[in-house]
Amino acid sequence: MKQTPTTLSVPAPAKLNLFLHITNQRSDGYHELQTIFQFIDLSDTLEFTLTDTDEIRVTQQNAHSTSEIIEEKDNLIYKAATALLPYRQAPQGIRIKYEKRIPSGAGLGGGSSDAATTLLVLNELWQCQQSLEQLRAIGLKLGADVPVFVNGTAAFAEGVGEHLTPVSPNTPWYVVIKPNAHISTAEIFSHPDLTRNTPTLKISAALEHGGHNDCENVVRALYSEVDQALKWLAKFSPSKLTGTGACVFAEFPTESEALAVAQQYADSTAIFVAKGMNDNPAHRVLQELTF
Ligand SMILES: C[C@@](CO)(OP(=O)(O)O)[C@H](O)COP(=O)(O)OP(=O)(O)OC[C@H]1O[C@@H](n2ccc(N)nc2=O)[C@H](O)[C@@H]1O
Ligand SMILES: Nc1ncnc2c1ncn2[C@@H]1O[C@H](COP(=O)(O)OP(=O)(O)O)[C@@H](O)[C@H]1O
Repeated sequence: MKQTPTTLSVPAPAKLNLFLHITNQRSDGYHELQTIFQFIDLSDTLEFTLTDTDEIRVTQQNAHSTSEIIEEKDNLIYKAATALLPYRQAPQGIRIKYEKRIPSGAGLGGGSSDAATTLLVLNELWQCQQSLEQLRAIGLKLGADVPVFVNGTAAFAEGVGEHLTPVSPNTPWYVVIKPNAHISTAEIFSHPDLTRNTPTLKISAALEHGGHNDCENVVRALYSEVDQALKWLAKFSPSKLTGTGACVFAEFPTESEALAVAQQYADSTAIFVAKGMNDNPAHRVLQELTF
């Protein structure tokens, strides 16, 4: 049996919304959705080290490589660690260094995944003894996408993303384009032209036929870069938006077909190939350790 190392390195994968329907707007303004979340093998890496001080310290290892610098206390990693403090049984602080590879604010859920990995790891390191259900509830307060990463399996999600039914969609290769646009979720959800009453789907229909992304029309109209990326990708395979964007994706049966398409894109820094995954690799890493 393996022992827990002093420093623990754990991945935080990105997600795609394979479709996203908006079925209702609640009286508090929030929108009820139906979506399928699947993970992809593009991940941030979080490195956890217990310390003898009482502090939570969060630092980015590759700050130079991302356009957005996140203040420590605004970071979802810091917020997730703070949310677990009331349950901490171990008298130790934590230093978390993270390496970002998932573009931020891109509909790939990177911040949410970082938060979920933090909850899962600190629950063990700090002996918080919270069940997955309790961690999902803590995560939901940090963002609607956090519970699916905590749960750890691809899921059909309803409500604002908290009602999760595990599913196993196909795991193709994806080509993902990151158009040069930073889209605020709030801007899209408050837009008057947004489709807000798509009929609800049964889970079997969602798995068999999929669906479209109800945010796509509004995002395309506001951001020509997204519109152009969707059109370019659609020449090869049907293209879709993930979340509220800005990333768009299309599926391919093999890695070589996906790579052949990606190589034709003019800006090689704004396109990547990733494999669909139905399990969050953070869970696998934690299961291999003894706490
Ligand atoms: C739409 C999704 C699908 O995965 O995508 P992305 O953020 O990944 O693009 C998520 O549910 C996003 O959830 P979350 O990340 O929690 O949204 P936030 O940024 O906190 O939301 C910003 C604002 O958008 C509105 N909002 C958000 C989610 C929702 N289901 N209905 C809403 O009306 C609310 O006004 C909220 O204050
Ligand atoms: N660790 C983090 N990684 C990415 N974004 C973060 C993080 N902590 C806070 N944020 C904030 O959350 C916002 C949404 O990030 P993210 O979850 O990556 O995108 P999206 O919600 O579009 O999928 C970012 O614009 C950023 O300001």
